[in-house]
Amino acid sequence: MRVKICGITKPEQGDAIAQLGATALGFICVPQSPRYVTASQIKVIVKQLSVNVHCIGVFADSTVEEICQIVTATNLTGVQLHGIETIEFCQQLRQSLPNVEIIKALRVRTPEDLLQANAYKDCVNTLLLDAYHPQMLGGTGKTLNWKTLQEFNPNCPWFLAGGLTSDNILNALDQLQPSGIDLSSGVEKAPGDKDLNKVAQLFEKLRLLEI
Ligand SMILES: O=C(O)c1ccccc1NCC(=O)[C@H](O)[C@H](O)COP(=O)(O)O
Repeated sequence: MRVKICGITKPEQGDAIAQLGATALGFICVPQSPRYVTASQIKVIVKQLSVNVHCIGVFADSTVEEICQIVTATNLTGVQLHGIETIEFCQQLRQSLPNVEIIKALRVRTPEDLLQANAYKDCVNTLLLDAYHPQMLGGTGKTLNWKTLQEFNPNCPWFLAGGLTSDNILNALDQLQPSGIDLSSGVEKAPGDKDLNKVAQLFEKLRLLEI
């Protein structure tokens, strides 16, 4: 199973988290976020990685040009679209970045929001389900109602996000079978400052599942 730890801001933490077993690191390219990192900061973090890991830039309603500029400057392997990007936008981005993983985040407020998955699944590689918050785009620490996701089967890879921690991950994965999980505030001391003990505890729990 893929494990993405999002909101990396410090080179030593990025490398330590990759060594603990993360398969992807997420970099928040949204200036309003307390976890925001510039392209120069991402480059420094990526350069210090001693293990192979996917590097995903998280954007919210940026232009195709802005995203391409950052991807080219930093060698990101994927981009996560966390705003209200349309299907047409995803198609345009796919043409500009044919070899980069495109992840579309859906912020789920009601079960009907899950229907959007059908429309997006053909123009992106991967979907990500996150919690809805009226003021925050991501990193909210709010969990989804996992029961309402039990029938979710989009026919493409998908990440479960939203309020996951080492304490609730086994419960979540007992109910759902996502292709990957995504955590941010649940493994932090403060926004952008990851808690390596919490990350280690997460991987200990995941080892119990042997997936
Ligand atoms: O984390 C942020 O600050 C953020 C800001 C703006 C857009 C997206 C953002 N995060 C996206 C993520 O992929 C988070 O990992 C995801 O929302 C889960 O966060 P959490 O509930 O804290 O685990």
